[in-house]
Amino acid sequence: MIVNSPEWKALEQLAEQSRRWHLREQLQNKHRCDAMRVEYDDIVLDYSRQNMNPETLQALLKLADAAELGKKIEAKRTGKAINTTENRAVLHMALRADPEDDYRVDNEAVTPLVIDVRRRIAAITQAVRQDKHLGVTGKPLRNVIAIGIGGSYLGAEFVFEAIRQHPSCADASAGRQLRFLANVDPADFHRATEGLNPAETLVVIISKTFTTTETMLNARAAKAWLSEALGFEAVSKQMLAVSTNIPACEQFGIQREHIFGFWDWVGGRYSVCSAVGLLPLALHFGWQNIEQFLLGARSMDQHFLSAPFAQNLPVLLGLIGVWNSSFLKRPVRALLPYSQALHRFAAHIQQVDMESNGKLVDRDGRALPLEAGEINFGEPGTNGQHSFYQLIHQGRVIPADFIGFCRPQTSVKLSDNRLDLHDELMANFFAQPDALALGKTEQELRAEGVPEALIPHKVFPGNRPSNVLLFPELNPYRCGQLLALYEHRTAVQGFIWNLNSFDQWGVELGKVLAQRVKSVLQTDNLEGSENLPFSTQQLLSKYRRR
Ligand SMILES: O=P(O)(O)OC[C@H]1O[C@H](O)[C@H](O)[C@@H](O)[C@@H]1O
Repeated sequence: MIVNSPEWKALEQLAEQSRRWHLREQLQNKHRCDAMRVEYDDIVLDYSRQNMNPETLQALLKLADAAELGKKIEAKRTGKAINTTENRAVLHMALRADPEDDYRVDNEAVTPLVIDVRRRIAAITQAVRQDKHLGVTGKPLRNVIAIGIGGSYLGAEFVFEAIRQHPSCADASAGRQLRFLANVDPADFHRATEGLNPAETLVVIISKTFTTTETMLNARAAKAWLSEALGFEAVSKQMLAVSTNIPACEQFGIQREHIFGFWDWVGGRYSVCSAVGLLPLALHFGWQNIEQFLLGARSMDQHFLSAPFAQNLPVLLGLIGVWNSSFLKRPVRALLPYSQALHRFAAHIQQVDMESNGKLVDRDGRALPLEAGEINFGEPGTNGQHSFYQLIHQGRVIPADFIGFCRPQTSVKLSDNRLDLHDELMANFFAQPDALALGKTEQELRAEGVPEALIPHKVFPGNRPSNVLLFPELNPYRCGQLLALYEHRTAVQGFIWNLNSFDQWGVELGKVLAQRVKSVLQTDNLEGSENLPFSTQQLLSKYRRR
């Protein structure tokens, strides 16, 4: 086990030593800071505010070797069944392949399959957007409701929000609406359909399995919504599906030519570059924007596969994550994009990372001797500064990722202000990592004349770690890079911890128990509830008396 390796032990010692360092001193060392900043394709990662130094990185690179990181990445790239509990390859990189990229599963070339689905998406996108594919009443289809949950929803919503204000996307989507429907809460259905004319609306049902309860219930509700307004014909004309389960889509009433497939080697949370994300996003933003998004994701894949580990952004982020969580025992990570467009980024990364690495056992089924996985949360800055940053400044130590952009998507300039709103935003982006790292001492407070009684309350200990990721701008291409960067980061951590990041058995039990509760709720007198825990019985009878 990796925790017994000399490389792991060496890092434990370094972690002990690192408690004696303070970022206030470390940040004065220009050589150290230079060594802890890397750049790829105009994206800067500055990790000089981590509680580590270049020597720590060398030790982490040795750990990566001991964990056979290179071999595991290669096994992933070459389509080996690294998702061992489901005997599946993990090839979401193939979803953004160029035609010449040779990805294979069981020796079958999969790139042509990917390109074929892309071609079909581009074709229907064009037909809908040029008013050639019309609704059943002959009206142009301006709106899309994308129904799906978890991996069949979060990625697409994150990308939608991230790029919709970018000029090329805003122009391309003028007069159109894309809404998402995920939760089985009736309120979500009403929010998704509110104000939309069924005659102008396409419904896209997205589900890898096409069995997920929430999605199927919402799909049935949407089918009724369309057919009650427009007749049953609307289903075949205005409902599309994305799934690996083609027969189930057909059985639901979706025409074969309106079904867009993907494959079992694409995990749900890694599926935004398949038809799962591409179909709704292309219908809304046009194919060209979506092509840029794929190019961005591919560029990060190429970097991940080819850059030396010491300059490899996803590898560095993954190693830093392992350092913080396993060695410094800081299991939480804050994702702090200084971009309102990324307000759904943390929600997506929560699933990518926590569903992947929240595991109990290693790849061979042996109990993990450590708590793997990180707890991710976050909000855009500066909003977060006015809510929970207090805790990360003076309460718990929470490593943070600050993500910022040199150029804004849109600009607002005030006539009497030399800085525009984006500059104001970015001033905070540059200030916060330093505030966390440097802190404020008693002496400084005293020199400022702060009353003695208030000094303990106003001290900032500093030495709080963060990464700074600076991108040139947030356009579809950069959004693809950001997505792939975090996807690969998660894989790197899972590879180091030697667990299977690509299954998710932990979500099953709740689903089974919900079925049991459902069968109780279907009876008149909560029959069968005696088999449930006492407290659940009491709650159910309160609910029944509503
Ligand atoms: O795409 P679907 O088959 O509908 O699955 C939707 C989601 O549901 C599950 O419960 C899993 O935890 C997710 O990984 C998955 O993305």
